Amino acid sequence: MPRRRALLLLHSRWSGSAARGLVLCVLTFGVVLPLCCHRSLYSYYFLRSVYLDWMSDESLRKSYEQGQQALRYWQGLATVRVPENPPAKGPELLVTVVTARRVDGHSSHYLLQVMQKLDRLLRACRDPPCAEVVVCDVESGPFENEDATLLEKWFRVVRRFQDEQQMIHEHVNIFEKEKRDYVYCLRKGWELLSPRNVVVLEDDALPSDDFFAVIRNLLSRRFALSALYVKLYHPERLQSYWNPEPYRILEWMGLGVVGATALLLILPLCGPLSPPISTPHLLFLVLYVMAVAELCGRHYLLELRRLSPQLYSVSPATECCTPAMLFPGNASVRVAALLDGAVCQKGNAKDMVLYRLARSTRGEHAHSVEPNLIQHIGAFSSVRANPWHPRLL
Ligand SMILES: CC(=O)N[C@H]1[C@@H](OP(=O)(O)OP(=O)(O)OC[C@H]2O[C@@H](n3ccc(=O)[nH]c3=O)[C@H](O)[C@@H]2O)O[C@H](CO)[C@H](O)[C@@H]1O
Repeated sequence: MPRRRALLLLHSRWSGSAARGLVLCVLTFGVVLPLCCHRSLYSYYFLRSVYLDWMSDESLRKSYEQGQQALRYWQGLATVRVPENPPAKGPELLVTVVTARRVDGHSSHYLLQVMQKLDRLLRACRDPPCAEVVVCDVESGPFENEDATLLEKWFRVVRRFQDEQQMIHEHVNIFEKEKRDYVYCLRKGWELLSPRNVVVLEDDALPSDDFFAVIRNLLSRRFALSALYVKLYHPERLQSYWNPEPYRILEWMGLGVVGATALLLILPLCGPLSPPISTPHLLFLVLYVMAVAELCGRHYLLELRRLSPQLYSVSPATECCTPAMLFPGNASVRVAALLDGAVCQKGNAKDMVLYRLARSTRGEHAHSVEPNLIQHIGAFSSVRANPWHPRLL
C-alpha cells in the first residue's frame, strides 16, 4: 500500500512539473518571444513578410543621407582644416582602405562615410596616433574614383593603375582582379610605411566606435603573435548557433548550463511554483535557455560583449568575407605571397581562397573576432551583379 501511495505521489509530482513546463514553453515561445522579437532582423521570430522590405528601404534611405552628409563633410573640410603631414614610417598600425569606383550605390559614398568615421576615431587618439591611414585606389576603368580623389588632400592615396600600368591590359575575371588588387594594396602599404601591424578595410566597412581600442587589445593577446589574420567581421545572418561551428556548439551548451543553474537558484525566491532542484529539471532548463538564446538571435547576445574590449571573443576563422582583416606583424606580406600563388574565380573568391590557404599552410593560424568590429554598409556590390531591390537579408 505505501508503495502504491509513493508511486501515486511521484506520478502527480511529475505530471505537475510537466504541466508547468508546458505552460512555461507555451508562454515563452508562443507569446513573450514573438512579441519581443518580431522586429528583430536576426531573430527566428522576425516577420520577414511584414518588415523586411520596409526596413531595407529605410536602411537604403539612411545610407544615402549619410553618404551625402559625408560628401558635404569632405567638401567643406577644405575651407576649415589644414592638411596633415604625410604618414610617418613604422607606425604601430596601418589601416589600408581598398576602394574601387562604384556604379550602383554611388551616391551613398561608402568610402567617404568610412573615411569620415576613421577621421573622427583618429582625432580622438592622437598622442601617440592610433594608426596611419592609406587609401588604396584600385579603379582601372575609364572613369576616375572621384571619392578617392576628394580624399587626396587629407590622406595618402596610392593608385594601382599608376604603379602597374600593365594592369590596364590584364584580361582576368573580376574575382581574380579583386584578389590582385588586394595583393597590391597589402604590399604597397608594407613597402611605403613598414608598419608593425596592418588592418585592411574594404571601402564599405564602417569601423565601430571602439575599433582601435579592440584592435589594441587583440594585438596584446598571445594568440596574435602567431596569427596569419584575424577576421573582424562575419555576416550577422551567419552568426547563429545553428550555423555549425564547433566552438559555437560548446558556447551554446555552456550558456544553457549557466543560464539553467542561475534559473534554478533564482526561481525558489519567486514563490511556491518553483521547480525542485533535480537532474531532469536542470536538463529541461538547459534546453529551455538554449532554445531561447537561439530563437532570439545569438547576434543580440554577442552585442553584450561590447561592454569592454577584453570581452571580445576570438575563435577559429570562419569562411566568408574579408571586409575587415587584421594582419599582425608581417602577416600581410605572408598573405600577399599566399594569395599570389592562387587563382580566383566565381565561387572561389579571395575570401574562400584565403580561408583554405590558412588551413592548409603549416604553422599558420586564422581567427575571427566577435562581435563585429565593423558595420558592413555596402548594399551594392562592386564585384557582383546587384539585385534591383537590395534587401537586408
Ligand atoms: C560583406 C561581404 O560579404 N563582402 C565580401 C563580398 O564583397 P561584395 O560582393 O560585397 O563586394 P564589394 O563591393 O564590397 O567589394 C569588395 C572589395 O573589392 C574591391 N574591389 C572591387 C572591384 C575591383 O575591381 N577590385 C576591387 O578590389 C572593393 O573596393 C572592395 O574593397 O565578396 C568579396 C569577395 O568577392 C569579399 O569577400 C567581401 O568581403
